[in-house]
Amino acid sequence: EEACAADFPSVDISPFLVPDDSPLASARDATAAAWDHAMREWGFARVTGDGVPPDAFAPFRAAALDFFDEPLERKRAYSDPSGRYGPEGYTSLGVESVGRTSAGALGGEGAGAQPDLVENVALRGRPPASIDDLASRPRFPPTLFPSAGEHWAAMDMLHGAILRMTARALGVPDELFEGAYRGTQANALRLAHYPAVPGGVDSLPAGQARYGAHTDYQGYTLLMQDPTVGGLEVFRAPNATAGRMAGEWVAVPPGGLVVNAGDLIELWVNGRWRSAMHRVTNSAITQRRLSIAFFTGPRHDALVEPLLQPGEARRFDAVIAGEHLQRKLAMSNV
Ligand SMILES: O=C(O)CCC(=O)C(=O)O
Ligand SMILES: [Fe+2]
Repeated sequence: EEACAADFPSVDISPFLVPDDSPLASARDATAAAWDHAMREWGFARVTGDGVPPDAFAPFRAAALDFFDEPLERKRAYSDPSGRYGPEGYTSLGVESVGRTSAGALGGEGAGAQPDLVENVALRGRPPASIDDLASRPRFPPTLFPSAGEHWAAMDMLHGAILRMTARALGVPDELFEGAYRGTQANALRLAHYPAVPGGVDSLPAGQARYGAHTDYQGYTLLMQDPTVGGLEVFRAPNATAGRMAGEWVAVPPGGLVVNAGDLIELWVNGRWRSAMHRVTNSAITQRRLSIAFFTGPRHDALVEPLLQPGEARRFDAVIAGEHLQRKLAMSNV
């Protein structure tokens, strides 16, 4: 049996966005069951019913593309002094090699991975709410104000619905997850720009890809894909309990919102759901590509431990959320 893009799951999350007394709310159990299935089989799903108009963030995308079109020295004015990927700010090409965070397994190249063909702006902590706030954020490109904040707020709201759906799918109280995210946010917005390579794949050194195979480091990632330029692939390896260890890379069509579970979700649910490997291939390398990821995660000081179903054996050790994130970020720098 071969998986293809047509099998890629799609979940309408609107029942978790409406008030409890809406007729739509009666579909919550069925929606949560669909989420459980998607997370078990793929660790990824396309999300619909989010109520976000398709071009709502066009001005944000345009501002981001304008920023990436600036000369390198201008962009570097927004880099952390360390030049490394992790803190808020701009990171140039040649700094990150995400494949180094996932050694060996399932196409992960580990320590020998080449740098990724990506530059990015990472925004950490809620974007500035006013011009005065902006003054205290030297690594925040001012042209992304206020559109980054609008995007953040919309994603944060959808993430709340996804956590409620998660609690329903697992049969635990809503507060169980929401409580771990309350307080100082560990969320981040990453604007990832993959420049066009006019010479095509043949002009690239061997082994260089837009973004190497990896799993995400925190909780859910809400990925606003490039509307037209594809390249994202997900490694589908259904749970070993389904008796099918073998997996394969499946291309995700561009456009829309895609959500995946990161390492801390997999740990939290004791492996019932997967933190799936994914990568960005060179399939559309002659075209530039911009994707906007909203990485979410429990507070940095939260202890994440497996929630065991009755009779289940513990498969993971507990971790402090922020320590796991910092370990992965450190590995991801060339
Ligand atoms: O750009 C993409 O489509 C995926 C990026 C990604 O996987 C990430 O930033 O973690
Ligand atoms: Fe990722």
